[in-house]
Amino acid sequence: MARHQKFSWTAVASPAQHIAVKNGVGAAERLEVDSVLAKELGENGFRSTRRTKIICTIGPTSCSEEMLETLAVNGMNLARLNMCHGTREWHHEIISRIRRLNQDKGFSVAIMLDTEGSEVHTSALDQPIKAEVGEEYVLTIRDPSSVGAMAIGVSYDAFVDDVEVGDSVVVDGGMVSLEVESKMGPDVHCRVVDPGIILSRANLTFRRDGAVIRARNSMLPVLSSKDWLDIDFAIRERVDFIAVSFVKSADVIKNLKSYLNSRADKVIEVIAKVESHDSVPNIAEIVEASDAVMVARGDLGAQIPLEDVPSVQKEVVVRCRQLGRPVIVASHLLQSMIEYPTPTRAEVADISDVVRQRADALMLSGESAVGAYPDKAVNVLRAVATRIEEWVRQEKHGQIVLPQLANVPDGRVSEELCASASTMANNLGARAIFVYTRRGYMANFLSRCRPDCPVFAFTDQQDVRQRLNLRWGVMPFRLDFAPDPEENVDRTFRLLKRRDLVQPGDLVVVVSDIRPDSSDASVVRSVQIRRVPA
Ligand SMILES: Nc1ncnc2c1ncn2[C@@H]1O[C@H](COP(=O)(O)OP(=O)(O)O)[C@@H](O)[C@H]1O
Ligand SMILES: C=C(OP(=O)(O)O)C(=O)O
Ligand SMILES: [K+]
Ligand SMILES: [Mg+2]
Repeated sequence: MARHQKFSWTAVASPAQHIAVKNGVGAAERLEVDSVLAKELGENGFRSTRRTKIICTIGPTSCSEEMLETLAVNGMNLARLNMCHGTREWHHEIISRIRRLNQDKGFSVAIMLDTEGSEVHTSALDQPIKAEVGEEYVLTIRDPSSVGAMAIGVSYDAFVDDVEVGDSVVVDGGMVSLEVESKMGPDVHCRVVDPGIILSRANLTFRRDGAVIRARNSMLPVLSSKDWLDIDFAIRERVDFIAVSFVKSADVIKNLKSYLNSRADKVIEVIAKVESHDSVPNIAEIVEASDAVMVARGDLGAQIPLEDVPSVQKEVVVRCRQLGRPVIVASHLLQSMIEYPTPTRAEVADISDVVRQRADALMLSGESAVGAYPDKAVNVLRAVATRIEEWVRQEKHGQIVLPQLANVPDGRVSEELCASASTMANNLGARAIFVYTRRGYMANFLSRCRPDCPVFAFTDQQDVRQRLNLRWGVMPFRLDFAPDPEENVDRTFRLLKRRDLVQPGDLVVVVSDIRPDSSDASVVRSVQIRRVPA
């Protein structure tokens, strides 16, 4: 079947080449696009190029230069570094590798640093522990090597006060469960009830009568002193996004954003992770305060009843779209692929559900960090996303009413311009929407409309280009802007034709609000319907 071939689970892109285009006319005429995206656009056509973005957590099985390159070629748009694991030196080395690949191979993989947060976890283990039913383990706040062979360290001293005999200790949201049998000073003796594997630095939650115990645990700061050091590291490394773990309310996001404003010499967007029990009642204010949001289902499923996770996911996705905040759905999308080269049918259905909800991005955790098949997992995400997006377009799924956002005239104009451009593009069957954007603001508005055709966003800022990688349907290009907006459109047509990315006669909707000079008074905002000239 032709369709089967088109969406086969093998890489669409062969090793990428550097494709920054230089026009012979002048060095200023330069258009840069991710080499993998250019290839996807060329091979699949605009309509069938993937809109949902892919994020990979980088860990031991994905950190080699070869595997990072393969992941980028297969479709990784963002790399996530989880500060729960690895040293700053290790993370620095990975960031350097990604930047080098971007430079040498023409990728534009963006970088997200994810804070450790106030989670309670086990100490680092040399080897995962296979916990069998009935075995006794000692959870201790002392050095475990001084306690005995069955001792496991715990990162949070007050846990010995928080738990009582009879409580459950749940490892990584249910990988293993133990019951507290006795407490002895700094040691808590537990017996395994549900067997499984305890990984290094595994997350721990404590339950009494089925409910999460939040005693002192909930008093921990969302950002610890170690997290602030990691944030300073993120600033030094000039990452694109910082994801904040276990956010409870909007305060921490506001605080971090003002810190970044005063300390960082570039924009670093703040992603709130919805995974704490306490975040659920505050979702509205958290979405409002954040640049983007992640539904971190791994911990969320340990903190609230599992059967409540899908409705929280849906609520966060819809709210984010309404407010124009990118939203990521993370964890367990392809959990079985940590060990096996093909996914379960249920996993494919879960990914399909996320794509139908029109979330901005899908995120791999263990599948890419420690799994045996990181590259194959990305292939599955890409193939399923692409196929389901096509289906969503045909069936007109996922249409939601978008409320008015801006309350100042200037913002209202931008918003209306984008909504109209999107409707026109859909009604006319345009090949693409072109948007010229300095801060990414207009591209974001267009993405929020989820138009049927891709949004080609042209920006003169490299870091805006990187951040747009997280936005649904946005294909970011870096272009040196001419002073005249009309010249920019002509320049784009010229450069895209040269790369065979558009053909004469193609219909495109062009949105522009670039100011010819820096005075606001002279802003020219327009939507035009254009055919690519011969
Ligand atoms: N930088 C790293 N170094 C070593 N192991 C890592 C790293 N990042 C992730 N991992 C491993 O991958 C697993 C899944 O990653 P992730 O979901 O980010 O973390 P966690 O499960 O701790 O929340 C982790 O349990 C850990 O074993
Ligand atoms: C993405 C998540 O966070 P982390 O992997 O940092 O625990 C999660 O809990 O689903
Ligand atoms: K984390
Ligand atoms: Mg988590």
